[in-house]
Amino acid sequence: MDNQIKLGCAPIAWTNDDMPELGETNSFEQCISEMALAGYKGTEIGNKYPRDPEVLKSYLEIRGLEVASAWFSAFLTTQPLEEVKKAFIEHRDFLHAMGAEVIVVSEQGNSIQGQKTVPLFEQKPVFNEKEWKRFIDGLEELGDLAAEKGMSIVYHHHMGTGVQTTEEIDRLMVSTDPAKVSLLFDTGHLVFSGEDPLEILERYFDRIKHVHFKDVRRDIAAEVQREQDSFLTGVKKGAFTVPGDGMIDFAPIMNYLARHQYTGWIVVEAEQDPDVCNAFEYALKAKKHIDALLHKEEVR
Ligand SMILES: O=C1C[C@@H](O)[C@H](O)[C@@H](O)C1=O
Ligand SMILES: [Co+2]
Repeated sequence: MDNQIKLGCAPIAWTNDDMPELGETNSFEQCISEMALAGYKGTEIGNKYPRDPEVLKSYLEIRGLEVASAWFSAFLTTQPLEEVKKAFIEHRDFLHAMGAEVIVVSEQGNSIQGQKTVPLFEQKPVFNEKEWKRFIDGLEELGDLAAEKGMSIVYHHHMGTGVQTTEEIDRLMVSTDPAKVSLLFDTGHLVFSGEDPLEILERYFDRIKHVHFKDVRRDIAAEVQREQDSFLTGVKKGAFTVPGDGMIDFAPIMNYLARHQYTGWIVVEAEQDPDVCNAFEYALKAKKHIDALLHKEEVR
């Protein structure tokens, strides 16, 4: 089968920038060495990574790793556009120097994803009409800036933000120019939110240019909702895990991606407490699970 899937891994399972106490003692070199040892070819970027492109390349190249992308927090609904653009250009230029082709963007205006005591399922932001307009217009401008370097922005729908549900993703997709705004498909966030990942994949496959694979532990996700926990409390309790270790059936998802010749990165991104779930062991478990699914596609 002629697909061009590249498998990467995110550093968030070793060291969690949203909750630095998780994996505080895991070093940058341990993280990238273990990713490479588990067989991944790419990484996203964490706070412990050197920010000088030449220095970062010197660590990654000898381990056979490329930079797949990195997250950008946009505040289009709450900050002046010029400020957002300035921060975005710096981020874009860094990723461009690292050879990445896509830029992960998530709107964080009024987001509750980083607020440790705000209940995730009760208080997510809902954009009003004015916010939707600011958000969409601003996002397309970021898309134009990315295009200046031959890059694309991939929008990250996310729990606890204004673009979380199927309805919100639909609105984002119909309101934006496909040439300017692409989509990031994150299995874990869709399932945690109660959405159907296959439905989103099938509907927006043509716009999906980056994929995050994480799984969800059904009982813990239900507990987070019942106990009115925050997003970060949910992460700490173990709501997310790697593909093959939770409730999501990745076979039809992988089948769809492979059959439709998805070209781009699939990044395993499963934030959980590394003191409870060793990051290397789980990265390896995910790699084996994905390889087995890919192999099944190849022999069909
Ligand atoms: O892509 C992501 C980046 C993280 O910082 C975030 O909180 C995580 O859940 C995610 O999907
Ligand atoms: Co993600």
